[in-house]
Amino acid sequence: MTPLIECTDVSKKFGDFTALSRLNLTVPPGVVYGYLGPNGAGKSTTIRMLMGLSRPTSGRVRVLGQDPTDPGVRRRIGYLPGELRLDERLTIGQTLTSWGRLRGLTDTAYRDELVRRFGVDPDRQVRGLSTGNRRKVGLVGAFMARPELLILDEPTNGLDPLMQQVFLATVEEARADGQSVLLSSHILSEVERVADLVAVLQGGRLAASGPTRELRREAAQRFHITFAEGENVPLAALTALEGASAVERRRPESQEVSLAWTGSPDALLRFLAGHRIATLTAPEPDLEEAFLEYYQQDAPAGRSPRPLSPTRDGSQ
Ligand SMILES: Nc1ncnc2c1ncn2[C@@H]1O[C@H](COP(=O)(O)OP(=O)(O)OP(=O)(O)O)[C@@H](O)[C@H]1O
Repeated sequence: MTPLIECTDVSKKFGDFTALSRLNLTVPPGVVYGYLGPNGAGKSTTIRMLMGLSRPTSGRVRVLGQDPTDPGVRRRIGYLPGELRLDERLTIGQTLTSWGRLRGLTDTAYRDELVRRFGVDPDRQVRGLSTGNRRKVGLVGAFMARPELLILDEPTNGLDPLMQQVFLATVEEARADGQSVLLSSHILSEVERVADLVAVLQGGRLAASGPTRELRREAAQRFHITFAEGENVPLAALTALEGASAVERRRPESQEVSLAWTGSPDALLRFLAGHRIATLTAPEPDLEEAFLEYYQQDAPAGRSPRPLSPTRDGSQ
């Protein structure tokens, strides 16, 4: 089956600065693909090339089997840019109608359903809309024509938690309908619920790619442990546990310890059971931290990308 997106050895330079370096990425039909990476990693640069808004310095980009600078290709994609520019003179309804016209949208039932779901008011003027509300208008526009491919740049930026859930449910619905979605994010937890496949960018290079569940397994989990008052803080013993790294007190002399843990937390929990614990929390893994660690561990001699596993989609 022809991939919906295929980047082959794609590099992008801005003057002397290399924003993307030899990127290989394949998005097969019918999947949700998470494009992850810290700020400045090169996600938007990639997405702009996928949308034909800029050209690679070298390498080849194919979207829906074609050169994405062909305007016919762009019309077939549901696109949410990182920075959405709207015509301030229009209402939300007029905005959606004009986008629908561009796409030749005739069946407006799904658009209306999305308007209801995302809670946007078609009569409201675009001028004065908050960032979150603008994002919601952009999302309705991207999904409304049920395109075979959606490309969404940081779609949940500015959305409240409830709307994030609505968004994720809409992505799942699109996949069930056979559509593919590429979405960028710097938040792992946001993507992991919906993405079948992920690619992680670091400084313009692919640090890892593969099925989401494998990426999750590889990422170190951080634990914050507060030992009960009077309890000895067993820093050395914690450090000695296989799976533990970066074991440190959160403040000098405090009872709070923070550590990174790789693999199943079984052994950690067994160890902690022998101590009096006041609190134990496990914040979402910080993507940048987890992957910097992973990256350094796996590529000590250089910066060659390595898939988490033989990648299902052939990208790496
Ligand atoms: N037109 C440009 N000219 C010069 N440098 C650029 C240009 N566009 C992007 N860059 C640089 O390329 C790098 C990647 O930027 P990009 O916007 O793709 O990152 P990103 O992963 O989308 O991050 P963010 O989440 O912060 O948007 C950054 O260092 C950025 O400053």
